Amino acid sequence: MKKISYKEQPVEEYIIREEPYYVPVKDEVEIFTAAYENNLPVNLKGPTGCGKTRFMEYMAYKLECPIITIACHEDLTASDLIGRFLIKGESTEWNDGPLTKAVRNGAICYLDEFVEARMDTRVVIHPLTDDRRVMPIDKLGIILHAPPEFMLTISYNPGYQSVLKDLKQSTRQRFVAIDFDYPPADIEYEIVAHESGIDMEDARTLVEIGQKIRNFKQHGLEEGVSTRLLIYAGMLMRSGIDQKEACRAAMIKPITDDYELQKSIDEIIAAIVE
Ligand SMILES: Nc1ncnc2c1ncn2[C@@H]1O[C@H](COP(=O)(O)OP(=O)(O)OP(=O)(O)O)[C@@H](O)[C@H]1O
Repeated sequence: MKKISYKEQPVEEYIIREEPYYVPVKDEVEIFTAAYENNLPVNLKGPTGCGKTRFMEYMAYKLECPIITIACHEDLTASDLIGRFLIKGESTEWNDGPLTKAVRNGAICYLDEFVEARMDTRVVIHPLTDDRRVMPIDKLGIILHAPPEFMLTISYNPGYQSVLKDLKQSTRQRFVAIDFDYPPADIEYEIVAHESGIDMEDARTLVEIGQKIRNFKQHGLEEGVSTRLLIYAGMLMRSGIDQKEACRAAMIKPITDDYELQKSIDEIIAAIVE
């Protein structure tokens, strides 16, 4: 009979040792902390690049808990999350997947863009997200009980959802939900200045342009420009790129291929930046 071994997988590398820069926007820190204290899973809802991942890193640091992040995609299988056997010479070794690793070690597991995962993969989290907080591993014939430190979090962007990629109510209703959006202007320019290294005045202009671009959502733009892209524009400026060009490269071209829309947005930028 083949020998089966289990490889210990420490989570030291998932500990965040320096406080991430995060500016709270509403009561998200308090709600998340209360959810953590009550062993409740959390769903972060919001558009791309608005601070969800940064918030998770900040909370993991504050709660002194390792965080294992998984970027979900349509090829992600249940085994990718749970783990699999690997043949090592004469023996077979069990390798924990990232979700199992988080359960065993009492870490926060963050499933980014959860709706991108296939339906059969999504249901794997169900027993972990109700009061059972267990994870059956059929291939090992065991059931893991999550320690109190373990927390499951997911993120999803409601703006992208189609009927095929929506969360079933039976999944949705297992999570406390926190809404995220682009930060209000006075917080966003502080973030842009801090992250890109440009001065407040320039950051203020970028945020003003960003807000105008976001209004184009009513005129065919699929998604507004993210805080992440405003920061990119600031970084290009800090490296000596002219403000208009930085806005074109980091804020207009990435968000749409529609030439007419690009031209309209360009006119708005020209009116703000002399
Ligand atoms: N409240 C905030 N405090 C500090 N930085 C922020 C905040 N909001 C956004 N940022 C900045 O915006 C960048 C993009 O945010 P982040 O990567 O967290 O987006 P996200 O919402 O996780 O996006 P995605 O859904 O695409 O993964 C961060 O790297 C950070 O620099």
